[in-house]
Amino acid sequence: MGAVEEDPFAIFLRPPSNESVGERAERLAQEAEAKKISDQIDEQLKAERAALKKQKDTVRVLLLGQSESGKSTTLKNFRMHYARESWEAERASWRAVIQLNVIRSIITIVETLQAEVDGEPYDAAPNTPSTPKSGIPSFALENPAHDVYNPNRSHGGLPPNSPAVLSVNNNLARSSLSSLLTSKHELLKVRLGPLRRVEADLQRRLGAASIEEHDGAAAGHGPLGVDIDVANGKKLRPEFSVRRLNDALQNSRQSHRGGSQHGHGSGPPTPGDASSSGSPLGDEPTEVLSSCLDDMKALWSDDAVRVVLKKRKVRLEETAGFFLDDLDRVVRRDYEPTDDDVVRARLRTLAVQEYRVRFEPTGSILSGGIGANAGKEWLLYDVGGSRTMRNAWIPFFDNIQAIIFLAPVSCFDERLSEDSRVNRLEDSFLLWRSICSSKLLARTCMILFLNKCDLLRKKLKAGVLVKKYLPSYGDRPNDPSSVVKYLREKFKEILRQHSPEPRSSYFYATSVVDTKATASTIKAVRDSILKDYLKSAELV
Ligand SMILES: Nc1nc2c(ncn2[C@@H]2O[C@H](COP(=O)(O)OP(=O)(O)OP(=O)(O)O)[C@@H](O)[C@H]2O)c(=O)[nH]1
Ligand SMILES: [Mg+2]
Repeated sequence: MGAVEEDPFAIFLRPPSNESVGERAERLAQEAEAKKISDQIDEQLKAERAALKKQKDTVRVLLLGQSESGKSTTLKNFRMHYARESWEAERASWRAVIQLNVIRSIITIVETLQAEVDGEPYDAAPNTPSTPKSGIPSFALENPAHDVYNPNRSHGGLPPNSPAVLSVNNNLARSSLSSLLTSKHELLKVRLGPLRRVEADLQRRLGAASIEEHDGAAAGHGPLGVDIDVANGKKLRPEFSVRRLNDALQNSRQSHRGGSQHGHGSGPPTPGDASSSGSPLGDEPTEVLSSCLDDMKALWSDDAVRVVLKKRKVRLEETAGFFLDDLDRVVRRDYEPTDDDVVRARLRTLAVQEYRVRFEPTGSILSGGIGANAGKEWLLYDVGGSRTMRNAWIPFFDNIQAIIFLAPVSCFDERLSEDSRVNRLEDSFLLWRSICSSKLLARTCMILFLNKCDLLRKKLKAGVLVKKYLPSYGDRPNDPSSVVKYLREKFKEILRQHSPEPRSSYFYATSVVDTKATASTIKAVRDSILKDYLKSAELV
């Protein structure tokens, strides 16, 4: 090659030959500005590309199911292993929730004793559905498989709240055990009185999440909220906010820091703060609970109390946030919640909460050639499961890889807290059917957790008969594995019948408070979701 030829565009780029010093300075300034803008645009494009890639690489998973089904508990299991840092940072804040859980259990006992003394009638079978009080529609099930007790259908025999049955119950109630309750119990009640004030204080700090919904709150709400037509794919305006559980926990810390009204003067149980491990001075709830420890233990271990609770079918051990067997430990001034305590603590979810977890590569699963980061980062969405909150779910149905649906299997004889006319199992079936039939979710992988198997085991061992509440169960054995198998088939059948197109699905029997067993389930779930995710990413 000969001499380098001149760039044909050089003529346009070359400064004019008669350029003055001032003009040159101005030109150079303009060129520098143009370069700056061009660099900024490049940076912006690069960031947008990276964000888009990250978004594509992120797996989105939605946790669904009725209230108290175990969604947040499942999420806690994920976070405990795969978002350890934020989990640790939050741990100490759960003490306030556990304190509130303890107080609630004690108040339940006191109120049950009072009802006995007052001779209040009680529902001899409190977990059977009762007769509707108003004209709210019941949910007629097309599928004969869903034959859980529906008060609007004839099941033969007397409805549980029929006058005849109530009269028998009232007679039972009149044969009151109140004679067992002595001045000792009256004294315990008085001495435990300050817990009411602490309950109000903790509720104020933790906000609405700490208050369970009352019966009737869901009047006019169907299985998927009101005024929605998920099956037809109509979308709702997203009238919700993504909020973190941390808001509630943070509130607790902040108001605590602002100084207790009752002025014990110590700092709050802030994560990482020395006071979180229990300052010698403590705070008001801690102080009051500590001073009530002996009385709470005396109440919980009292034989007459146990007899009354049993008669009134108050099974505290099976209720959310049960810590009465751990009083010595959780009421200590230097108490720090363990992983298991946090998992068992009950704080209901409001709105929709978003959590990020990160999986490190596991063997071949993540080396699918899609991209080094594909599938490592997951966004988990936890929602409030009450019928009053299900409207807020719909905007999250877009772009979801998998749904983990929690269906508690122990609840065949229970009713929704927000609407006591609705049997919990029936609600789960209806909700599952709505989710399965949603066109927005047609391609979403469905994972069903048949949850609370531990409680099912206890309930069946106590002699509760499934067929009494689920007539189609017939004469199958009344044991946990037969019941789980039967319910799994029912859920599978609904999925098959109502999914708009064939889809991946996985079914697990779980007790998500068992963190060890759940760790293996989560690994299996993770691998299944990732396999599906990578398959669909390859197809795109
Ligand atoms: N024994 C037992 N308790 C469980 C199980 N799963 C959840 N729980 C308890 O049930 C209570 C409710 O669980 P959550 O995870 O808060 O329920 P949720 O579905 O998030 O409820 P909402 O936030 O109201 O929608 C908690 O106290 C849990 O510890 C289980 O498998 N066995
Ligand atoms: Mg929750």
